This record gives sequence, structure tokens and C-alpha cells, in this order.
Amino acid sequence: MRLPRRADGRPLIKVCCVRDEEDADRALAGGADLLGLVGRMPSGPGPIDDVTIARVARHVADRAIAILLTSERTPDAIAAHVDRTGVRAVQIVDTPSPDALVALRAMLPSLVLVPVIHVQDARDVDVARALDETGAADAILLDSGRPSAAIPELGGTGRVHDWSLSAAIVRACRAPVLLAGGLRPDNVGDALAQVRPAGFDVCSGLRTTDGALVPERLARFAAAIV
Ligand SMILES: O=C(O)c1ccccc1NCC(=O)[C@H](O)[C@H](O)COP(=O)(O)O
Repeated sequence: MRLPRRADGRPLIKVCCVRDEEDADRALAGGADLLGLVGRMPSGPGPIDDVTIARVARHVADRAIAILLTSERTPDAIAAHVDRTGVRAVQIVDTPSPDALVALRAMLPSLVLVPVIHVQDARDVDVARALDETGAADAILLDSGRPSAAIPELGGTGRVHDWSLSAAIVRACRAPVLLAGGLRPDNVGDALAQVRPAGFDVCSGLRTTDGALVPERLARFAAAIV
């Protein structure tokens, strides 16, 4: 397991859709443990270019884990995206097959690997179990996208999914599970009580419509999961 655990036992906070160095510093000052840098996507408000991702990852250095969000699907293309941006962690937003995850792990043994499942129905518990059983995932992230929509949605939707399914996935998996999708300061306490994930991932619930991080929202978010 290459993700940190907090000494105080509190769930991890991943602040996503980080835009630049200043935004990263604001998130870290507000208690973020992980930072999400969104690469090219078919839709959504968060993407930044690979040059900026590499710059922000260098700026963050060892202060936190900067996670590249990639929509690439094959192990070779994912590895190339990681290489271009120089990150130590990748979130694969288009759910990889167990075989693809194992292949990527073999190619990059020390990379932090976080496959995403967009929770839609009870079959996703089996999808999570199959990824978990590979032993190749450092965490599994549960989100609310619609990968098969005409224009695929792979995250950053601001929508909550069925948390009873997420709770079943947490119970079924050995890997830590991160919960995402429509989390806000006013609902994350309920999410903690119902799902008991190892951490939370949040973008739109902490940002203005222009994408700026609101420190006061991050403070309330963190206080709600103590
Ligand atoms: O933000 C985007 O544009 C985006 C597009 C495609 C995949 C992921 C994307 N962002 C990731 C995130 O914002 C979070 O990891 C997660 O999806 C939660 O987002 P939100 O529901 O807005 O809190």
C-alpha cells in the first residue's frame, strides 16, 4: 500500500481539479493529503495541460502525493502519460480491466495505482472485487461518471451515487477505498457514517463555478470528517 495513512486516523482528503501551484498550496494549507491533476478528458471542468501538470507535481514534490488523472486506457498509453508528467501516482478514470492493471503494475512497480469505478449498479461490487483481487491497486476510487454516455463522463460530475453500493464495495475490498462524487461540506459527514471509506475525493463541492478553491469550504469539509 503506497498511499499514506494519517497518524490521527482521519480519512484522507484528496482535493481534485488543482489548477496551478497557488491552488495546490491552498489545498495543502487546508489539510489536503492528496492532490488531483486532471489530464485531457472527453468532458468536465477540470482538465489542465500536461506541461502544467508536470510543473505542479514538481512544485508539490514530497509535500503530498500529486495524482495524475488519465483517461488513457492501455497500459502503454497510461505509462506514457505518467512519464510525460513525471508523477508518482495515477488515477485511471476509465475503469481498467484486471489484466490491464496487472500489466501496468508489472511495468511500473513503484507507481501508486488508483483505478476508478463509476458506481451505477450492484454489478460494480463484483468489478471492484475483481480489481481488488489482483493486488495491483493501491486504492480503488468510487465515482459517479457515466462512461458509456454519448459524450463519456469520467468524473467531476458533482453528482452523488448510491452510497449503499459504495459501502458494499468498502466491505468487499482489502484495498483502501476512496469515495468521490458530489461531496460537499454538508454531506461528507453522512458519507463517512454510511460508507466508512479510507478517504474522500472532492472537486466541485469546494470550488466556485470558475474553478477556484474556496478555503473556507475545505475547512468545513475537513472539520466534518474529524
Ligand atoms: O474535473 C473534470 O473535468 C474531470 C473529468 C473527467 C474525469 C475526472 C475529472 N475530475 C475528477 C474529479 O473532479 C474528482 O476526482 C471526482 O470526479 C469528484 O468530482 P466532484 O463530483 O466534482 O467532486
